Amino acid sequence: MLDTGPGFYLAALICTLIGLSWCRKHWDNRSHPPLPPGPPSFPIVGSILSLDNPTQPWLGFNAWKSTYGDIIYARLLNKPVVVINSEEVAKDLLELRSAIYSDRPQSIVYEFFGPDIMALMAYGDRWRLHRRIVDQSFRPAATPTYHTTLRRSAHKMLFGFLQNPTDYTSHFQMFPHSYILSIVYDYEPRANGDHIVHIMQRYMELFVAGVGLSATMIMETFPFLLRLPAWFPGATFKRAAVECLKMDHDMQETPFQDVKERMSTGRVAPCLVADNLNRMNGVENDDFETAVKQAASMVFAGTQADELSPVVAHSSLSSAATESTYSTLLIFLLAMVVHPEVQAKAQADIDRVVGKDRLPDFDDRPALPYLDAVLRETLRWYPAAPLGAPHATTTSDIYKGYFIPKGITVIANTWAMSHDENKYPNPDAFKPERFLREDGSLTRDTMSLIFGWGRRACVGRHVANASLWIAMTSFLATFSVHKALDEHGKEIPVAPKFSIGLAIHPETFPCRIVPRFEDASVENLTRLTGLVVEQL
Ligand code: HEM
Repeated sequence: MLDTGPGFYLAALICTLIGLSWCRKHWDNRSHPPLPPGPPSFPIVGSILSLDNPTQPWLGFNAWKSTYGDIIYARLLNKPVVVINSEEVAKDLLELRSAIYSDRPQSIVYEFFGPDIMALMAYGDRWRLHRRIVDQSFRPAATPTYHTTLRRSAHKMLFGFLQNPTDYTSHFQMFPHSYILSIVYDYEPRANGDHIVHIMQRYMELFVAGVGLSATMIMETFPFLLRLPAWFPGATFKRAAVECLKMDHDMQETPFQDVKERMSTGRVAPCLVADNLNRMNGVENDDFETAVKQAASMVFAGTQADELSPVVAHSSLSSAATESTYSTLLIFLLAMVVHPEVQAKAQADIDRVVGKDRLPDFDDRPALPYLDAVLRETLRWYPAAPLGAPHATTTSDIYKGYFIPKGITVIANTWAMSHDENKYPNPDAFKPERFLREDGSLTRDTMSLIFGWGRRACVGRHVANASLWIAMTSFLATFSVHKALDEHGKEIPVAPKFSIGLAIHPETFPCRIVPRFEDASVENLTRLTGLVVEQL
């Protein structure tokens, strides 16, 4: 007799799903070369079941590599995606064929949470104009003009550590706020309670909640929910969207109008907004002015591009400019706690090259290769945006005999590339030496892959790199971080754990941050930095 218990029905269901999935793939492959290989896909869930931990898909994508290779086709819930697991394929497609691979996947949710975010924009004229506006200020040649601003922001951060060493997350968060607002608006935020920082942070909170895992999944499946009136019972998402758009408006207008007002009285220093408005030479051009306003506010928001699938959206919703800098600094601090020998070596180099009577400056950078190696290893060890930001194709393509459909989401798995055992042996270990030659000079590997690919590569990468260098070096010159002690004076072990938000960052961990400059006082820090604490 045939056993028709629950096990039978479950087995029948699984067989049917596998059959349907096979038919779909077969149908997809009928009229064109085959799609890249990939894990089995089932209705509704797609290939999610093949991911060990869907909240960290970069690890699962990396694990797929051994079975399916460097280019993989999968379905994440209802979204087809192509995953790239190697630098070679990323360069071939996202750089050498960038005319095809520079779009972004679009989502209905953006309209309600981030309609003007450059990083989310479809590839086209509007994106080009925004990109040009931002590029003018963040191109490599402009970076040295920001050295003073970056140094000042890093030094302000040191006062935070001296006065309140336990609140390290706030100091690392304030650092990018401070330098980005200076570069974009010639605006120096107050260390505590700044109203512009508040607007921007509130916007980001709402944005992350709005395009996070569950919200996106529900809204994409039932888009009519977005059309409900805000007063409708239970429509919390819609109310959040209304507040998000209000914050978006304030975030664009408040600092922008402030710059315009100061321009009219000649009280504004060169900055992204003033420089672009000056380019108009007094000729009215509302479209351009609006683009400057939007592009400026979205520099702060940075790279919030990801709506490829709810699962990946939640986890790789990539780094906002400030978030990714903040995350990278937290990862650096974690690395220093866990690897005191690296910290000691970096500090010995700073002491030898810079001495104790002044703080490191950009001119010292060539003489401090180990510090650059620490920076590169921090970017590699735990990339703040492990899946970068997703690209999309504008036309179909054929690569190595595989068919890449038009409009498909393309994910460059940065994690797989930065943990490629052939290039970085023992990839989970934190070893700055891998970026140094035998003679102590730096290798040519700058870890640029962390900042993405082709025409959509991070527009702020040169400034980000310089900002991270001065922040880390200034910190190590003046402070050390150690494991915290328990009530018996024993070190509390640190087990790295990571949270997933706009960018990946370590969860707060107990540590002791102690000054290492002589007679650690505000007066002495004032002498070293030239900053007066009352003015901060
Ligand atoms: C550690 C710091 C940073 C990291 C790791 C980072 C990483 C990234 C990545 C992976 C992308 C996506 C690239 C791609 O699609 O291939 C991106 C895009 C972007 N980044 Fe950054 N970023 C950082 C800092 C900054 C800063 C300081 C700015 C300020 C200007 C910035 C502005 C942007 C913008 C506007 C985009 C979107 C570009 C576009 O879509 O055309 N980022 N970033």
